[in-house]
Amino acid sequence: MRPPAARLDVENLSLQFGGVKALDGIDLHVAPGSITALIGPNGAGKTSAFNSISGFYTPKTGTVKLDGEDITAVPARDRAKLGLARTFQNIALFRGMTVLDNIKLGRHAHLTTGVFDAFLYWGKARREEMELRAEVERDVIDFLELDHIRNVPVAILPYGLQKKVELARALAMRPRILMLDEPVAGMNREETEDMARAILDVREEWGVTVLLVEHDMGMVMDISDHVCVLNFGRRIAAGTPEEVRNNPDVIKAYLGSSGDPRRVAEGSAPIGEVA
Ligand SMILES: Nc1ncnc2c1ncn2[C@@H]1O[C@H](COP(=O)(O)OP(=O)(O)OP(=O)(O)O)[C@@H](O)[C@H]1O
Repeated sequence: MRPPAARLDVENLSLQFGGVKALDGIDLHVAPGSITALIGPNGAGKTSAFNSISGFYTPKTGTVKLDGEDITAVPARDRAKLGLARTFQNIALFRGMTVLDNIKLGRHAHLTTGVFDAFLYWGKARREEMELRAEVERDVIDFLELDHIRNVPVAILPYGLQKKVELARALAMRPRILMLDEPVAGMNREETEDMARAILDVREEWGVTVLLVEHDMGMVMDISDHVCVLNFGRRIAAGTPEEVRNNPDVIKAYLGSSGDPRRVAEGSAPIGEVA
């Protein structure tokens, strides 16, 4: 049975690198089952927020709550066990390993038998391994249509498929919240559309809450229910895609970011100028 989607509440999050305030008291509320995007110009604090929420950075102030439970002090590894799975901006797969083996690594976060247990309880470990394999194969590989490449080493796959394998590995953790760090960065239009569809399908079929950081505004505006905008470590806007793209502060932030060429939709006007 799939775990229910979770709610995420971030309040007053601050993070400092020396004299740089990467985050300055941001709030972020992610409703269960929603697709929420965190956007902002370069250096706005998106990665800092992502790393603080997933436990890779320790914030200076603030709280991170998962379904109302304060997990601010919970280490990253244990947050994964609570159902918070993430992907990384730069693909973090084992390139020499097959697609299937990479995906299985995600599922291992939930195995109850460790290395020593495996020696003592060989039968249990083996049974768990077999159940795991069947479950992963059935659910994740079929769902994301990766069957034809399951035994292929990741290194020889095109970039778009590697990103999809990363998504599959995060899904194999059976997350309640899926955090995607620039899921379509570096992709061509076709790969981007494929990934956007996959994210929508994941939310629809698995009922997972999705939080993503992304620079591709067309994709963000197409698939998000809620958008939160950061600039210089502060939250400058939050709302529906429509509200956000018509927000004067957001338009100013994007236009002011050294001629930032990002577009709301392919070949269209900068943020704020789309009807
Ligand atoms: N490890 C670090 N050491 C020092 N300063 C950092 C570090 N990481 C981020 N910063 C600074 O913190 C601020 C926020 O950076 P962050 O990477 O979170 O922004 P971002 O919105 O993710 O940017 P991008 O879109 O370019 O990835 C920036 O001023 C950045 O230079």
